[in-house]
Amino acid sequence: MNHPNETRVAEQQRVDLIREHIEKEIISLAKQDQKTKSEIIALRKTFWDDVTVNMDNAEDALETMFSIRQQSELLGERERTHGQMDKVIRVLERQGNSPYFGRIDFKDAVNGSLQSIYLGVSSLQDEEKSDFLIHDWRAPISSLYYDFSPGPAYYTSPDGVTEGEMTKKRQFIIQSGQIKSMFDTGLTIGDELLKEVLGNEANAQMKSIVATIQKEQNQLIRNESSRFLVVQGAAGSGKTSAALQRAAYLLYQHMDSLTAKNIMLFSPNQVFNSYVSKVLPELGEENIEQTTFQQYVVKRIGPAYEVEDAFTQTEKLLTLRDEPRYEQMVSSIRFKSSLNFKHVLDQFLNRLSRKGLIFKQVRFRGEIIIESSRISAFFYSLDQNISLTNRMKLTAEWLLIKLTRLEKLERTNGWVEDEVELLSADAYQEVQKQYQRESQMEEDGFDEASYERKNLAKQVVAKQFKPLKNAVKKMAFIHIDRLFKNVFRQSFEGVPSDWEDICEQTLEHLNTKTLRYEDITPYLYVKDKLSGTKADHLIQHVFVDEAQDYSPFQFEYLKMMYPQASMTILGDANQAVYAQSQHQKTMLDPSLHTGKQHLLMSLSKSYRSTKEIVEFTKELLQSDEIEAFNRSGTLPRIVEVDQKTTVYTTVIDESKRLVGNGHKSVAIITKTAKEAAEVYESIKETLAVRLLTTESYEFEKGLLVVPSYLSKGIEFDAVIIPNASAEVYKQERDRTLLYTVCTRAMHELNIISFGEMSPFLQGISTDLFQIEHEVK
Ligand SMILES: Nc1ncnc2c1ncn2[C@@H]1O[C@H](COP(=O)(O)OP(=O)(O)OP(=O)(O)O)[C@@H](O)[C@H]1O
Repeated sequence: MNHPNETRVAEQQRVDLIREHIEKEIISLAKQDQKTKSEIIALRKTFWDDVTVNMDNAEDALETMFSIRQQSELLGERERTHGQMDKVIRVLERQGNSPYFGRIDFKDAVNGSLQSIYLGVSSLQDEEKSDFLIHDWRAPISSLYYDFSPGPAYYTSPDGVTEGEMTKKRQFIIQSGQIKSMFDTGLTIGDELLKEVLGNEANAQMKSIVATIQKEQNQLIRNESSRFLVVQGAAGSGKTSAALQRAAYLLYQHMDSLTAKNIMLFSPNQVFNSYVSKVLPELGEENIEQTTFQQYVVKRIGPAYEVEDAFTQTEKLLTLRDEPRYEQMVSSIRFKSSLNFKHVLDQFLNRLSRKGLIFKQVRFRGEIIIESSRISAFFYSLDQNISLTNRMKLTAEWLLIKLTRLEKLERTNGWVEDEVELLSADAYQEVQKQYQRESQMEEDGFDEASYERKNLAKQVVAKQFKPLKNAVKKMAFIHIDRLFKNVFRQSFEGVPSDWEDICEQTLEHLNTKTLRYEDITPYLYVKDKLSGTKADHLIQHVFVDEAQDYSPFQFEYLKMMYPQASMTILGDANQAVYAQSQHQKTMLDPSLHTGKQHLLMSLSKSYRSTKEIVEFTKELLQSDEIEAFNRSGTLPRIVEVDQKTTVYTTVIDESKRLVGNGHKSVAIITKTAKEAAEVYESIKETLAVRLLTTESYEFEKGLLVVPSYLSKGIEFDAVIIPNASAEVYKQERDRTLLYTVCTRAMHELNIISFGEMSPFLQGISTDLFQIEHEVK
């Protein structure tokens, strides 16, 4: 709706007033900050002048320590104040540019008061701090803006439900302090504004969406009623965006107890990490902890194994599709990802609880000092009612006592004398000082030479026993590797008919110290159950994005590792591209989320792509559940070529055409990394193009060649699929892969097919795309 000029003038006047207020605040804060900075410099300069250093005796040393601590606390406090002021100034500067994006007028039903509420990324109070000039978008009252159109409305706050009527809902685009556009909105949040935002070019980094959050996204962002919030959302429905705004919301709601360090995001790959890294800082929050499942497990497993990643697993399977062992490999991966395999491992652990544990010999200087059989005997002498993990802890304690005893006995051995001779002068001096301190306290004194010998021997032996004791504390005396292999030498209830083949293949890999991707979680599960979980109690909330890539087993494992955490699990079952999740239960599966602690939500509207691309991909998937946002573009194009060499020339022509159309980010998305490398090699002489690999950490705008699984979660202005022939995308499980890559496109989608096109494309109504035959 267009506004009469005077309304716009009045709104601009308000913006100007706010800017004046902000400028004043910045000046006053900058002055205070300058003062704090000078204090810091002065404190640093005179740090040691104000500290009394006296180490003559223990009492003086203690006083010196207190004095240093006091001085550094003072300095630390000033540095923190400076840091905070700096942050506030930066927020104010941003607010000065674009103070708010929305306004609602709300009439309270009880007291009849009418308030105008302006919403921004952060709040701002007036000089007396009595009124809000801008409300934070996360404040309870701000939810009105996202949840209602003008008319009866209510919001919930800690004081309860407030009912009333929304009499106005207005949106602004303010840049450099100037209102660029403003309009009053009706049903949804500014279709117009959203259209404008979505019509922009893709960014190398994701942006915040606070000004245009949609109602169903808002429900996801603000929901705090369930421990596990599970979101099934179509490609481009804003899952990742909503997840990040939700993180910002949680940080705001629980600012006294929750920091960015208490939130963990599991993301699909490194490139994605960099892609989303700007959103939270844009919202004035620090970035939350981020990891990929792979980074997490590699850290846990350490260097002992070569650990396969999901990409290598997928690449291997995608390239082996026509070989006879393919089906067997897939079935093994699926079984190992299921909860049935977890039950098998539980049976195994149960057996170990009675017999079968394997321990390592404890060796010292090449000699066995504690036989593994003695450890085993001790373990199995403990009451069987005590859990396996607790018995293991008791065994570790017993071992430590034993080692301490052996350490004492070792001190009189001949080798110790030789080592003492080799000790440095510093070590001797240290023991002499110690002697002087202790002998002062002893009335009769004691023999200095024997004191020195005894203590130096103690030092020498302690140093050599330390790694042994540390290893015991880390539970390294359990022979996890041999035990894990034993899983595959036994039979269990519930194993599939090809269990023997699975065992044979798994042992083959384990013998070469390789952990296949499907074996990682089971291995860590067994390890943690035996040696006690290294649960992370610091993390209070876990986000899992692309949750369709996680198996039910991985879900159980994450719950075990983050026992205190709530979880937001977001994904799209239609984008399952890994072998463990295709046509299999994944972490998203409703059957895993039935209890009271779980809430399932869905997002069906797709915002990323034009209506034409969404309609096309919807038919590709044969789904009725996806709804397109009403933003128009051109029809997807399919080019059929009849020669392999023409594929590359067509890729080059199409790339030039798309770049010529003004698109800044164009991705050529292949099925495999092998195909990506081939395409890249064939076009790199002609075009300025880059290849994205698993080693890549970020992507910039421009022309890129990307294998399918690295494009997950990311978007591009235009996408070219270099070969979507029946040869490449033919089996039913390729359908989701093709859907995933096509849905990366925001504005244009181009598909090339060498020979007959994929049957999934053949099933799409011909009025939903343009077709060309390139015959050379
Ligand atoms: N409410 C919104 N306002 C503005 N832009 C939005 C909104 N919701 C989603 N978008 C935009 O739509 C695009 C897709 O969002 P996002 O990547 O979060 O979706 P997704 O569901 O995680 O997608 P996928 O599963 O395909 O990776 C992004 O460009 C995002 O900024």
